[in-house]
Amino acid sequence: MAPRAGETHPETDGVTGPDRATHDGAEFVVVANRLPVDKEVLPDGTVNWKRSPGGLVTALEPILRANTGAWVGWSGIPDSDDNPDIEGIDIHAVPLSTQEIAEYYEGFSNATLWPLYHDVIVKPEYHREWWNTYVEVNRRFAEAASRAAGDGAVVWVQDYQLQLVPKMLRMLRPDVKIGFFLHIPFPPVELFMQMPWRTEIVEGLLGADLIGFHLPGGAQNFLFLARRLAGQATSKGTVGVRSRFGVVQVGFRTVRVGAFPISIESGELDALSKTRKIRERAAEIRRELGNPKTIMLGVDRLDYTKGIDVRLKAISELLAEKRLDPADTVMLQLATPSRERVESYKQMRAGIEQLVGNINGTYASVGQPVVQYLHRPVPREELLAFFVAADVMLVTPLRDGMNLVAKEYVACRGDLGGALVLSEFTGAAAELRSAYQANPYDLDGVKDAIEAAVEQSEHEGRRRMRALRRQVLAHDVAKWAESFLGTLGADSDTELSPNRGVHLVGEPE
Ligand SMILES: O=P(O)(O)OC[C@H]1O[C@H](O[C@H]2O[C@H](CO)[C@@H](O)[C@H](O)[C@H]2O)[C@H](O)[C@@H](O)[C@@H]1O
Ligand SMILES: Cc1cn([C@@H]2O[C@H](COP(=O)(O)OP(=O)(O)O)[C@@H](O)[C@H]2O)c(=O)[nH]c1=O
Repeated sequence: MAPRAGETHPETDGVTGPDRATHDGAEFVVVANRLPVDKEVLPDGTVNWKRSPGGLVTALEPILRANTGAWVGWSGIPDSDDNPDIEGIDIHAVPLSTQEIAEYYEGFSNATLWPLYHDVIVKPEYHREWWNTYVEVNRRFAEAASRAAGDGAVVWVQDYQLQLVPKMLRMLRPDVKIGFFLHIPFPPVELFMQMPWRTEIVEGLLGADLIGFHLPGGAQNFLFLARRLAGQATSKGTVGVRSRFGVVQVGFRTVRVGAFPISIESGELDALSKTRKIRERAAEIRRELGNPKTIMLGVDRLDYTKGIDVRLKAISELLAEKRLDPADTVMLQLATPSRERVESYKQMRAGIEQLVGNINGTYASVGQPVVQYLHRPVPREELLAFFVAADVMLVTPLRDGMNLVAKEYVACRGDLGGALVLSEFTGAAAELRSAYQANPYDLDGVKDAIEAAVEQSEHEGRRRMRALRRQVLAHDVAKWAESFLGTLGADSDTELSPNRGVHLVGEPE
């Protein structure tokens, strides 16, 4: 479906033309829905800035610190244009009104795109008003990015909330290099086709010079849609990991499409987790939990994609079948509050809290709950101690772009202890092959994986953890950024041999 002549483009119609003046901004700009810190106004009016939730900030903050540059994003509360002071990062807050938060963030981003891109685990809602606000807010982010970027800057746009920004920004600032990275899965073609504004989204992304996904499958899906919906010629070979990039020819521009699995600061976590402070705190956590034989751990934003219910159901059945003993098992679930005003999140929270209550009601003794559930964010240092303390880490999402928690657990197990149970439907599963992997829709399979992890021999545990650590320590977040930004910076015709002479489908051979 090629765009028709004379067609209007509401997603860029209000964007002003290219600005030809010279610009004094940053050489490197990250544009993300959230700033790295969230603003909190305490009851006495004092302002407090705390770390924003989620893996995107975990991954990007160290990159920006290492590169010095600007970060364009929202502060997490309505109508605030305060720019917090963060050493080494020039912050540009984009204020959002209460209505924009409801329609752009909670609505189109998290009740339309999020479920659509996560296998429609809940039904995506399509509302024209939400889309209009999404277009308007993307326009404001593009304008803010345009103001923050110096001449010829590299601008790195992040994630599903800002898919129209690359095209809008290109119209404003043809001089900048634009990268886009999607942190969540890019859906199968059949699901993406539900989206009423599918062509606008594909064209929005094609404003970038390089579009990155965690996995080759996402890149492949996007290439198909660029051909089908935007009518562009695309390469047809298989996309590799950090190699064999796909190509879309958009007029005279070449857009590259690739897979760049994100990671963590593995070396730093490895070192921190070995410090006396963390090891002592881990021992203390074990004591606080009553020194059980097995501590199982879950660490997630409270999101229906994370499969918290899956692991709780599996544990409940294992207890019922006496394959787990409540006297020597503790399951600790840390759940950061997330998107609490979105209806599907409210329902999921109620369901999970009921499951926790049912398990404890049936299997706990006085003063000794089987499941301990904390519904609050846990500071990073404390989290590392939990990783060191846990015998079995449960990561069971129904779908997840990557899941950094799985990699963090591995990075913190320099003692080669512990075991990782990992859903096949996380991005991390492609790299962490030595985990106890399971299909989260197959409850018996999940139970078997948990049981095997609990009962593994020391030798088997060390063998698996050694292999996992080799992968995580060799591919850290700096490598991720280097491979993405290196590809973005390289000239597509001369420096990247994988693209040379590529045959494009949709043009004569
Ligand atoms: O900003 P929120 O609405 O509070 O959500 C937090 C972040 O959640 C998502 O994180 C994703 O990025 C991780 C790093 O690439 C990845 O490991 C994980 O699988 C994703 O779910 C979201 O994509 C971010 O935009 C949010 O900031
Ligand atoms: C629950 C919890 C988490 N963190 C940190 O947040 C990120 C989560 O990243 P991941 O890719 O696993 O998933 P999402 O981005 O949320 O979808 C990870 O770095 C955790 O260590 C945290 O700091 N505190 C918490 O309570």
